[in-house]
Amino acid sequence: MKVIGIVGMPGSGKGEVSRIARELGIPVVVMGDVIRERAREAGLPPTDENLGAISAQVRTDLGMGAIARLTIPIIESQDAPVVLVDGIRGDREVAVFREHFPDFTLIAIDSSFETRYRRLAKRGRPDDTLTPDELRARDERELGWGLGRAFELADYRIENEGSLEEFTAEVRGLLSRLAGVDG
Ligand SMILES: Nc1ncnc2c1ncn2[C@@H]1O[C@H](COP(=O)(O)OP(=O)(O)OP(=O)(O)O)[C@@H](O)[C@H]1O
Repeated sequence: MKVIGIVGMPGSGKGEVSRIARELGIPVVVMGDVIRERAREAGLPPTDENLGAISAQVRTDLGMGAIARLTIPIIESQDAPVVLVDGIRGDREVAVFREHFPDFTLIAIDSSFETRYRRLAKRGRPDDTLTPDELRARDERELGWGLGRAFELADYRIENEGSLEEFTAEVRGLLSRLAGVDG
């Protein structure tokens, strides 16, 4: 099984990459869903604060690669030749995936703070951060998990500063090449 991982700062465009993958027929496993599911089981609303606290707890209890390990069976259950995994937050998680899946490719999505802030302010998901300070705090939290180091481990880097059409075309081209499907 070929596994493609996506890494990027909050609001960099990972969700758009997932959308494009689905359009190409590549199943997508979202690591954050493991955490959202835990919040649901605990009866907690999926706010940024709650999801952050649960993620931190899982990592403290089970180690920095824990969420990746919890995601592996979900990836394997996809029964597809290529699967995309969204939500890598740290270098330990990259190591877990690379150890488990010999054919693992990591793509980094790069967007500036200003661009991400502007886009997130428009998105309106319940856990979206609304002030620059809140986004900065979220950035810091994720960098603390090794997001910056994970970024450095990427095999490909795509910049997302232009239009959604430009980004879509570039991502579509790379994913179809990696997956061996018609873009
Ligand atoms: N090039 C672009 N032009 C305009 N809007 C964009 C572009 N790329 C992404 N967006 C929009 O910006 C918002 C953030 O993107 P997206 O949800 O893909 O980020 P993310 O990396 O998945 O964020 P998170 O880490 O919070 O899950 C979305 O509303 C998305 O549609």
